[in-house]
Amino acid sequence: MAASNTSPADTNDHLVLSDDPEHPANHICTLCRNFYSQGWVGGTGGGTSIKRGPHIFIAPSGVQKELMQPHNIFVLEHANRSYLRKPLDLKPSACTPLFLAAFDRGAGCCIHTHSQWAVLVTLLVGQEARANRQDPKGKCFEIEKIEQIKGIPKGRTKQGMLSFFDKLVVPIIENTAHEEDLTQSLEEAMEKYPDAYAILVRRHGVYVWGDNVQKAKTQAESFDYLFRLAVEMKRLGLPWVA
Ligand SMILES: CSC[C@@H](O)[C@@H](O)C(=O)COP(=O)(O)O
Ligand SMILES: [Zn+2]
Repeated sequence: MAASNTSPADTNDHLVLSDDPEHPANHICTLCRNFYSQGWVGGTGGGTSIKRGPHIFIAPSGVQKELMQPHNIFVLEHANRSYLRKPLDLKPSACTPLFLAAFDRGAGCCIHTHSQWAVLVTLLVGQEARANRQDPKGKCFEIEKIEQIKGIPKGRTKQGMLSFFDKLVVPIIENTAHEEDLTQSLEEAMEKYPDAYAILVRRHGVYVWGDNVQKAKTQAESFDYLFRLAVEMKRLGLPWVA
């Protein structure tokens, strides 16, 4: 028999082919179509990754995220970070080390969006800091007394959801030329704010994660609602924090 030069990582199709719509390889494709229609992952930006058991499912880099198919999905063994499945001619998302930072801290799904509301919030926080003669670096987005805040959990170290009277704090990190170079500052922000479920990236977008896919999706929706509301409030001269 002729020797095959196809490694198992090029094949292993059984890891991504399933009739179950909630199989991570199917779910990533469905979610990204949904996110595209919300303006979160247009022009190949943004993405989603899911962890199931020991495996992490990752989209390819630089592709139209709304057109991906399950056979395009990479599968990584979380414990040793080796690829069990690597589609030929594709590279894994540049967001992979950032998704891994969330999975290392117990997340089951991580969503990266280039939502314009997220970008605008980072610009507004920076503008406010400069107006107060403060360094925008290290400033967080803060908002309180809005019903949708109740869609965000109190934090990894706490039980339950934030209340209407809690202040939501979302750290902001500075953008870098390459996505993967964000990893260190994202991890530092995760350590400094262990209860955060989202980190904004200035002039870029946001990373949101959750214990599972459903939580990550609904939390990403709640954050985006709040970012959009905050931009409109600022336009109307309304304060985010009383
Ligand atoms: C519009 S290109 C955006 C990318 O550089 C990056 O910011 C991004 O979010 C997606 O990276 P990708 O490697 O395609 O998954
Ligand atoms: Zn990005």
